[in-house]
Amino acid sequence: MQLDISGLEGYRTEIAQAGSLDALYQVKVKYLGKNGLISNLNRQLKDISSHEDKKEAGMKIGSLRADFEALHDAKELELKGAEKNAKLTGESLDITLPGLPFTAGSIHPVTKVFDEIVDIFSAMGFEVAIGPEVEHDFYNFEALNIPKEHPARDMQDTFYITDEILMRTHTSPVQVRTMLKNKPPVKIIAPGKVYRCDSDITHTPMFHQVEGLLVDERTTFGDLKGILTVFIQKMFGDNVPVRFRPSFFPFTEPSAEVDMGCVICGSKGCRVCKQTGWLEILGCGMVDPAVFKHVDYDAEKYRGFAFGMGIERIAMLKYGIDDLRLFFENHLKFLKQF
Ligand SMILES: CNC(=O)COc1cccc(Nc2cc(Cl)ccn2)c1
Repeated sequence: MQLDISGLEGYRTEIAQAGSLDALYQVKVKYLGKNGLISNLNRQLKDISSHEDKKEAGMKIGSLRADFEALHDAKELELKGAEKNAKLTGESLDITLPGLPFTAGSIHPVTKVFDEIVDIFSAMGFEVAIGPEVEHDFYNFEALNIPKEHPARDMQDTFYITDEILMRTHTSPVQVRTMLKNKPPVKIIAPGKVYRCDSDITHTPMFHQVEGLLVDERTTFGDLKGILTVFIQKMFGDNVPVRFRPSFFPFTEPSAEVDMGCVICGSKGCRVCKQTGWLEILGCGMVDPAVFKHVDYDAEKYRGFAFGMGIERIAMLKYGIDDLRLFFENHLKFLKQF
């Protein structure tokens, strides 16, 4: 009685053609599983009577199993290796690909104008002075010849913290503090945040200003005109026309407001310059003796000029920005343009 191994000859091809570890596992179940074709051969042993034949058949089954397992293990190693390579290839980086573009930050337009103004005046010998934003009304108003009942002190314009402590409404108090600490000559610009109570489409409760102050023994209004004309032409172009118009501030006498030719319409007249062809840029004047009195400067010996400007206004004119709120909303589409 011989062992019937019909149906078994396929396992070599089936192992060789197994395309994945799962497929190979199915082949293993088919031949070596509980009910597998090779496993079942053992059932034939009990039908073999002769001891010799039974022994031979058992050896035959053993060698079949060994052969199957050798082929299976080799194929398993091959498939595992292929799987690992496929995984590695899938994860491999092509380092020759261009890098991801990173978005660089940019400087805020107020900071850009702030820095440019500081550069222009530093080049003319002005030092930068800073001071507190929470001020006493002496430095913010009284020392600047703004008496107690002056409208500028009204609650609707000024943030009061107590009756005498407030958020500074301009950077003039820095100039006052500097004069109280130093004898002339004084040549400073005072940039910084200032606070006003009104906030609407053209006003924000906080904005930025720069003031300048020059006190010496022979300072003239001509010096003031020269310094400011140079500043405006460095900021807006050498050919921009500049004019000085008589005005009034409590802390300067004489006072003037400075206009420049409208940079939007080239002085022809437009909505921005209200058809005048001129844009007001800043205010200035010769320091009023009443101010010198508060800082104990001898008005007979010293003369000074001062000026002040809003930075957002300068930035709006320089960059053609028509909405003040854009400076504070920080939309990236707006900020990335600078
Ligand atoms: C936005 N600012 C404006 O339109 C006008 O600002 C101005 C004009 C004239 C003078 C000043 N500052 C000043 C400071 C001292 Cl300590 C003494 C005298 N004056 C500010």
